[in-house]
Amino acid sequence: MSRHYQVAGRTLSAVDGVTEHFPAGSITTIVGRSGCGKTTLLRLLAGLTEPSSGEVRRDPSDQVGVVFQEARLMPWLDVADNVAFPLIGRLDRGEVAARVEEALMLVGLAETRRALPVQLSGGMAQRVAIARALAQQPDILLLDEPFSALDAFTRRKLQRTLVDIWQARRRTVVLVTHDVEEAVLLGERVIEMETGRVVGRVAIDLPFPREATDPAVVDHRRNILARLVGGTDPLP
Ligand SMILES: Nc1ncnc2c1ncn2[C@@H]1O[C@H](COP(=O)(O)OP(=O)(O)OP(=O)(O)O)[C@@H](O)[C@H]1O
Repeated sequence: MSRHYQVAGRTLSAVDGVTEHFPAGSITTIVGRSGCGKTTLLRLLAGLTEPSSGEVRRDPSDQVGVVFQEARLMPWLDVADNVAFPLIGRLDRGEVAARVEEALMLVGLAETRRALPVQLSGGMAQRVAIARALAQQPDILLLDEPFSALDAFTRRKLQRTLVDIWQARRRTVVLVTHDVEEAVLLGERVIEMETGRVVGRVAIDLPFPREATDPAVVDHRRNILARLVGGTDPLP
């Protein structure tokens, strides 16, 4: 599958001949430097961008939930109503309320259900965005740098929350990140991308939850970094 763009009269391949299978119930991370095509690939998987060639194949009955880098909440709706919003009209009221409560519990925001987005910290807002996706009970959860705007403490906490939820539910999860450590902490498999192509795949055969200080995690991180940037500098 490929996605090309015409930029200033020339063709740019944001995603270039990617052929990837994401097994049902697996958690995969996609890592690469800024501009390598991660977001475009995730948008293709989500059906938000049309491929220039090739196709995305999945069970048509599968529900897809997407979490973006910014929470994208509706400022006039409180936390619970933001989470409920995509469900209104699709499910009866009782079911909507039950799903909202469950999703808010999972992200630890049950007590905050009546707050407005303006009253939330960045981490809380992002948890609302995750709850909104979870409440749709997606078969496939796609996350585009969902924690990158957060401080290190909140990021670690939400990474743990995501792993907990994945372990409890075993839905298909694909998470895009430029943070190699995050990719290793969260992925059963890490896909390495460079200029629109998949350049590597690494199985991370370590139990969850993983610790950043675990020597095996550090090793994987170092090896992936070495391949992607030819050194140990953090990716831009
Ligand atoms: N709508 C578009 N029109 C033109 N070019 C685009 C468009 N979307 C993406 N691109 C280009 O495709 C390439 C890949 O972009 P993409 O956003 O997928 O990368 P990324 O790896 O997600 O980067 P980042 O981590 O900075 O978000 C970039 O060169 C970008 O400029």
